[in-house]
Amino acid sequence: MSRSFIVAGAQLGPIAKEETRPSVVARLCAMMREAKARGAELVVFPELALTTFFPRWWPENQDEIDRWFETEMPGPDTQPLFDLAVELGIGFHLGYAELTPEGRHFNTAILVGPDGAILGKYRKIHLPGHRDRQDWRPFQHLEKYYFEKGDLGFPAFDAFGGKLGMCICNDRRWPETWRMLGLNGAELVVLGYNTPLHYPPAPEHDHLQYFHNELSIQAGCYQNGLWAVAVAKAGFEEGCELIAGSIIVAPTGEVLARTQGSDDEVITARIDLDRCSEIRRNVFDFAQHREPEEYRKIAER
Ligand SMILES: C[C@@H](NC(N)=O)C(=O)O
Repeated sequence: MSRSFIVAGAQLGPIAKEETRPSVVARLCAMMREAKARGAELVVFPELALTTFFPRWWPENQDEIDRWFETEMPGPDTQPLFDLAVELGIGFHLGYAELTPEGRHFNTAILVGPDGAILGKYRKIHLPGHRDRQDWRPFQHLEKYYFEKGDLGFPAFDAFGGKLGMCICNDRRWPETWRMLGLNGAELVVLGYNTPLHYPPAPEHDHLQYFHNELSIQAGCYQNGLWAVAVAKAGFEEGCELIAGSIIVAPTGEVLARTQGSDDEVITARIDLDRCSEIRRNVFDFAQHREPEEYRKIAER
């Protein structure tokens, strides 16, 4: 397969609390068709792309937690997405809440090939927010309550003629995420996010949300010589405004495509995985210039 191909980011507008999975999957399918019509071989959907961003609510019982989680992938509601991918011959990345047969809860993302096979899975490692109910907040951010920390590391998978890695939302703010993906050989990182515009613990930074999003992703790409497709769930969702600003970023850190609005919207760009070497053979040639013995503290508590 050619290492130069078109990728798409499929930003989602808000998902209402009562919107059904089939209704959301129909929205995803419409964007998958548009991505294919624009020549894309891979379409990237956001974090927790099948439901509203439910960690904003304190659950009263276990059923109120488990209703948001998928027990199989594909399941009856998500099978149409896999079927359409096979029909069109396009791969996709999807974030969703995963409930394992052992009863474990993860914030998960998968990479699916154009034949409908799951090529890779990632479980979110940096879970933001809090574990306890905090009524002073206008909305909760209970990821530490709903999810366990991911247990799959930061792997890179052989896919689409190269090495693809994944991370999820808050992971993108951590240089360690990008460096681990870079060290594992990722040439393209795909990720989704649900980022409220208002950050209750430090509201003086609200106006910097878009800046911090781009700063983190562009730095991650440049400092590791890799591509990224970063896709939002955006807009006013159940009284909470989520940032948009989905982007496709080159290994130089340049933004090649950016969404215009806060609703369902597809962006595309042609990426060439061979361009990673522009950075990796030069300023960030890890073998030549990294000094890991000076970085020991990074791996300590
Ligand atoms: C607030 C947090 N959201 C998330 N879903 O991880 C972030 O953007 O870092």
